[in-house]
Amino acid sequence: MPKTSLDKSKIKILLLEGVHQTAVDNFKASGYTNIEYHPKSLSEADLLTAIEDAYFVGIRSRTQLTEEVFAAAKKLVAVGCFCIGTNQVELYSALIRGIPVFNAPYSNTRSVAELVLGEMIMLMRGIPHKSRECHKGGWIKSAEGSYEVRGKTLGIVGYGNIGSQLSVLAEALGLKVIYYDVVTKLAMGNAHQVDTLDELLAQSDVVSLHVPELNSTKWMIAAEQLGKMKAGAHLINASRGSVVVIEDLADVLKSGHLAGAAIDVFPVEPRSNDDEFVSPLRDLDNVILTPHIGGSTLEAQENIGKEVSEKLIRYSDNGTTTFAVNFPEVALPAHPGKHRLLHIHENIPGVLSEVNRVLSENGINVSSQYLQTNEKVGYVVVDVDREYSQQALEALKNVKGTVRSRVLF
Ligand SMILES: NC(=O)C1=CN([C@@H]2O[C@H](COP(=O)(O)OP(=O)(O)OC[C@H]3O[C@@H](n4cnc5c(N)ncnc54)[C@H](O)[C@@H]3O)[C@@H](O)[C@H]2O)C=CC1
Ligand SMILES: O=C(O)C(=O)COP(=O)(O)O
Repeated sequence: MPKTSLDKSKIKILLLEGVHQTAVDNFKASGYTNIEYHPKSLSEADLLTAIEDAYFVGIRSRTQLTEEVFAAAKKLVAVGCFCIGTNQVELYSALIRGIPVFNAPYSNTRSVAELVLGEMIMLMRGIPHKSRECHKGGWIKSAEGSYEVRGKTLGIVGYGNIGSQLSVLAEALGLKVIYYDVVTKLAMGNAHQVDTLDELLAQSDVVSLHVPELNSTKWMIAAEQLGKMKAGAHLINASRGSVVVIEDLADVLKSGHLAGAAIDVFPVEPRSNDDEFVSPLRDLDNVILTPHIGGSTLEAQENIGKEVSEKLIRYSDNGTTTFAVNFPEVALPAHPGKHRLLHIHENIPGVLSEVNRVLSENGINVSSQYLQTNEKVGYVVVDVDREYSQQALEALKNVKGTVRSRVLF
């Protein structure tokens, strides 16, 4: 089992929001036994306290890692988002402190696509309303307003990992698929990319949103866009709550312009299952409301637990940053018999030559060296003979522009 310069039992790992047990098992199997596990997200004040002495933190979509939180997290080495979205993390604050952020870009994509597919059928048959009536003792046996999905047009906004999977599943049911994306994307099957969002809104019987939260996607579906959708169409949002102006959606549902909606994500979501869910959509019976569970299947959570914990363990044990979302990516081989120095520095001219000058002046023989930079930060990894590593580490700490450095055995 690889060792770190710090005793692994002292490396506190803070896991929040009930990340799957596979993550805990993985950490323990790799020797990381100091795990603080919370089944829910923490309040801001509790988070600031809990993260103070944590080396790794694992979160899902709820926990906000802000500049203030990073400023308090003096020992933090890396962040694991046990989900796809990383909008809840101030990535720049992490980067300038030399903290890579990892996520799980694929593991829950199928779960979201399946949910959307099911909701599409339920909406087109008017099931939310009919089901609610049955529960109340009513009986609406009628074909009025009920349609097959076959032959209808599904418009997908954001044709990434989820959008493109949904496209394939929907075509198998006989839907015609069009999509809008800011990037030219290879069409799956017979799907067709349209040039503008307006074009997509005007043609679709169901619009499904699969964009990340970005400045450019914030409130991208408001009254104007909803007004451009076909009369009687449906909207599905399992992306982020900030993509749709929820009050405007409530208005077009009440006016009858849209026939229905399925919404999984909200501008404001309860912090835990014990808090009340408040939304202008709550009393509309043509709306399927779900509590941000698009990616919440046991299969997805188990895989995410494995995937993200593996990325954190690899970074901790070996220094590899492949697939970090904010950080220079370096894929590193094992370093048997050597000590590995990790040096994270500001990307300013002269740091690398200074690193090499310092090593050479101290008579330290470098057996391998790896480097990657992004606009703000450089990450250099140096393997040296074990008897020199402490001396080399001390020398590197004094290089101008150093953000942090550590040694792996
Ligand atoms: N409800 C839930 O539980 C879950 C929600 N999500 C959300 O779904 C989002 C999408 O996930 P993936 O498909 O895996 O992401 P992805 O990154 O693979 O795809 C996103 C696509 O959106 C496109 N895009 C970006 N800005 C756009 C714009 N302004 N207009 C049109 N297209 C734009 C991108 O080019 C990309 O093709 C995630 O970022 C996350 O926020 C993800 C998993 C579970
Ligand atoms: O993967 C994502 O981006 C999600 O939205 C899922 O978030 P969750 O882990 O269910 O809080």
